[in-house]
Amino acid sequence: MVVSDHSGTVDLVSSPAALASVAVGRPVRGEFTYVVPDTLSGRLSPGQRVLVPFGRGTALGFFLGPASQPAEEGIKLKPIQRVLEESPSLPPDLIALLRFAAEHYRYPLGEVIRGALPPGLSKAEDEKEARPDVQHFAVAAVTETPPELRRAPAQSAALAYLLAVGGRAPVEEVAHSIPGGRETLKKLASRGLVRLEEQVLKPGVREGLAQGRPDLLTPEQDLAVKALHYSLDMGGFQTVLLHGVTGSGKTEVYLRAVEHALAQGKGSLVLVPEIALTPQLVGRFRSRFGSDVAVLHSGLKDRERLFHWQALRKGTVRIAVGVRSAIWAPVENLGLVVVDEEHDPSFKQEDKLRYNARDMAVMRGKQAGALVVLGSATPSLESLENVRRGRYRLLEMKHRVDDRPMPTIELVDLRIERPRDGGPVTEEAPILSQPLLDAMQQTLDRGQQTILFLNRRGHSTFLLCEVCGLTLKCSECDVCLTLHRAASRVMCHYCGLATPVPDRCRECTGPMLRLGIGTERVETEVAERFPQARVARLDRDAATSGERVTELLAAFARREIDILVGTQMVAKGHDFPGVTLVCVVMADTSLAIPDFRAAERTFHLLTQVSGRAGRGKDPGRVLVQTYNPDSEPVKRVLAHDFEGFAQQEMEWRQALAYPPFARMAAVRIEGEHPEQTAGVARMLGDFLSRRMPPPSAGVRMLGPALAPISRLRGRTRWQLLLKGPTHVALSPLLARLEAKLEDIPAGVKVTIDVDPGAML
Ligand SMILES: Nc1ncnc2c1ncn2[C@@H]1O[C@H](COP(=O)(O)OP(=O)(O)OP(=O)(O)O)[C@@H](O)[C@H]1O
Ligand SMILES: [Zn+2]
Repeated sequence: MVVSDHSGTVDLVSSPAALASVAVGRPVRGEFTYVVPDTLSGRLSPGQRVLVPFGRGTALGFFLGPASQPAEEGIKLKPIQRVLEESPSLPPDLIALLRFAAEHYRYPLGEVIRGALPPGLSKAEDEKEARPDVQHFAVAAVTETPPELRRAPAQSAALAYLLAVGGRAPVEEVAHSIPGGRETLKKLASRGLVRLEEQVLKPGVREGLAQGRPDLLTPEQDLAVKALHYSLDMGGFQTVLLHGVTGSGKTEVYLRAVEHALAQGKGSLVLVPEIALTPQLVGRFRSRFGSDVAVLHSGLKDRERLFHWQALRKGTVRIAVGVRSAIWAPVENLGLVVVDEEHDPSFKQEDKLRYNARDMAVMRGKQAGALVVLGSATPSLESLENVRRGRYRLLEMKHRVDDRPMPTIELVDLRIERPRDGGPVTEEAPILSQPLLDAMQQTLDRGQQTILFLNRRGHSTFLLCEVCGLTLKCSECDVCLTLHRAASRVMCHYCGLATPVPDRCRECTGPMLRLGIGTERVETEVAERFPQARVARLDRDAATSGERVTELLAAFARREIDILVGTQMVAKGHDFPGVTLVCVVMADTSLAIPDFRAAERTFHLLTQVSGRAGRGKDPGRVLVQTYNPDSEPVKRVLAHDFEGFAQQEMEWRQALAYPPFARMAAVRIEGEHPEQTAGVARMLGDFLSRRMPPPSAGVRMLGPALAPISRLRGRTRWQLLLKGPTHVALSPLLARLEAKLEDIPAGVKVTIDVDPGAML
C-alpha cells in the first residue's frame, strides 16, 4: 500500500516493490515508472529531482508520486539512482499545473518542467544553495598591528586600512585601496587577525520608484477591494474579472488584495506583460512590500533566478511579480494570483511550450485553491464570455480616480485630409494632418506632453519600384523589407536579416519609392515641424535593452521629453500625468492582418493608447487618423463604446464559430523543401480527416493550406486549423496527431499550437 503522510513524504516501505512515477527531463512524452530502491524508501517526496538511468546513460528526473505496476508483463523496471535534493523543488500545486500544461498543450512533461525551473535546477546535478546577493566584509580581530607583521608589508597595510576606517569594511573596498587586497585579507584571516563575514541582502531590495499608499479609495475601488477581501476570507478557488477603465486605479486594488493575502499568511503571484514597460507598477509593489517581493524578469542572471526560486520555495519571500514565465514561480501557500492587462498578447508564448500564462493562471488558482484576479480596461472576449457563462465574477470600475474625465476622442479622416500648405493631392496622405499639428502646437504651448502612436517601426515599411512595381522582399521570408534610415539598412522584421539599401530595382533598375510610414519617419517629421520640442522615440529599435526602455520612460515621466513617438510600447499601462494629447498616426495598421482577432486587437490598442491621455489634473484629448472611419473598432473607440464593440464582435465570432465560441488548435508544418513540406501537410490532412469524429461532434478542419506568411527563415510554412466546440472535443484528435508526429521525416518540423494566439 502506498500512503502519503501529512508531510507529503511518500511511505513506500510497506509496498513489496514500490514504484515511482517519474518525468524525465528529455524530449520524450509521458511519465516513466521506476523502482524505488530500499536506500531511498521514506526519503522521496513528490516534486523532488532525482537521477535516473535512461537509455544508455542517466538523466534528470522528477519524482511525481507513486506508480502502479505497468500493464505489460515482463518489463524490467530500473531503479532510481539517487535523489538530487532533500526538499522538493516543485510544490504540489505546481506539479499539478505542469502536468496539466503538458497534457493541454501536447508537450513532453519533462521538458515542460525543465523549462519552468531556473537553470541551476534544470540539470542533473545536486541542488546548490544559490549564493544570495551578499556583500563580504572584513572585520579586524585586533586593535593594533602586531609586531609579527613587520615583515609582511601588504598585510600590515591592509590591517592598517581596516583599523583606520573603524575596524570593518567591505572586502571590495579594501581591495580597491590596496592592490591584491583580497588575497592579503585571506592571509590575515588565516593568522586570525581578521574575520571575513558575509552580509546577506534579501532579494529584490534594489530601489524602485517610491509611491505612497492613498488614504482614500474611490468608491468603486472600495467596493472592488471589499469583494476581493471577502473572497480571500472565504478561501478557495474563484476567478474575478476586474474590468476597470484606463486610469480607474486597478493597481491599488491589486495591492490591497495582496496586502490582505499577506495578512492571512498567504503568498501572491502577480503577472504583468513586460517588466521594462511597467516600472511604475513594479515600483508600487516594491515600495509597499519591500523585500517580500521577488521581481522575475528575463534579464535576471542564472544565479539570481535560482536565488528567487529558493527564497519563494522556502517562503522567505512571499510575493512574486513577473512576466509570463513567472506563472511557474513556486510561491508558497499561494492565496492570490493577479494577471494585469489580461488581454495582452504577450502572455502567450510563441515557441516551445506554447502556453498562455493568463489561462495557466486560472488553472494554477484552481490547483492551489486560490483567488484569481484578471484585470484590464479592455478584457479579452474569452474572459467576457467566461463571465457570461457564470465561470468568472465581474467587478467593474467605470470612473477614473478623482472623477477625472475620460479623454475626448476625435476622428481625422485621412481620405479627405489634404496635404499641408495647400499643396497638390498626392496618393499618400500627410503623416501629420493639420488638426494634429494644431493640437500638438497647443499642447506644447501649454507645457504639456504628447504621445504619438503608430504600430510600425522603421522609416518606410516597403520599397516599391516606380517602373515595374516590384516590392523588395526578404530573401528568406515572404515579407516586405522595412527601410531603417538611421541604420541605412533594409531589414526583415521576421528573421532580422539586414542588407544595404538598394537605390535601384534589381529587376529593371528603376528607382525605388519609399512607401508606408514607420515610427522613425514620424519622429523625423515631428522634429522638423517642431524644432523647439524635445522629441524621443520608443520602439524596439530605439529601446535596445530593458534599461534603455526604463531610462526613456523615466525621462518622459520627469518631463524631459515633450513628444514621445512609439509603437504599442507606448500604449501599455503607463501613468504619465503630463500627457494631455494622444495622436494615433494611422489606426488602420492592424486592421488588415489576416487574423480573426484583428478587430479586437485594433480596438484594444486604440483604447489603451487613448487611455494614456488626461490621467493628471488636466483633461485629455485623443486624435485618431484613419482611412477606415467606418470600421467597427474605430467607430466604437470614438464612442467609448466597449460594450457595443464586444457585443458586435461576439455575434460575428459566434456566427463563424471562432473563439470564445469554439476552441482551436493550429498545426504548423515547416520545412526546407517546399515539395516535401507540402507532402507532409497533405499527409497530416488525410490522416486527420480519416479520424474526424462524426459531424454531430462539430469538429472541423481548415486546410492544410500555405500559412499567411508562407515562407519564414527560408522554410516553407503550411498550416492546418482544427476547430471544435470544446477542448475536449478536439483532444482525441490531437492525441492521435501527437503520436503520429514520431513518423514525420527529418527536415520537416510539425508543431501543435493549442489555443493559438497569432494566426500568421
Ligand atoms: N484611491 C486613490 N486616490 C488617489 N490616487 C489614486 C488612487 N488609486 C489610484 N490612484 C492613482 O491613479 C493613477 C491611475 O491608477 P492605475 O495606474 O492603477 O490605473 P489603471 O486602472 O491600472 O489604468 P490602466 O488600465 O490605464 O493601466 C495612478 O497614478 C495611481 O497612483
Ligand atoms: Zn526574413
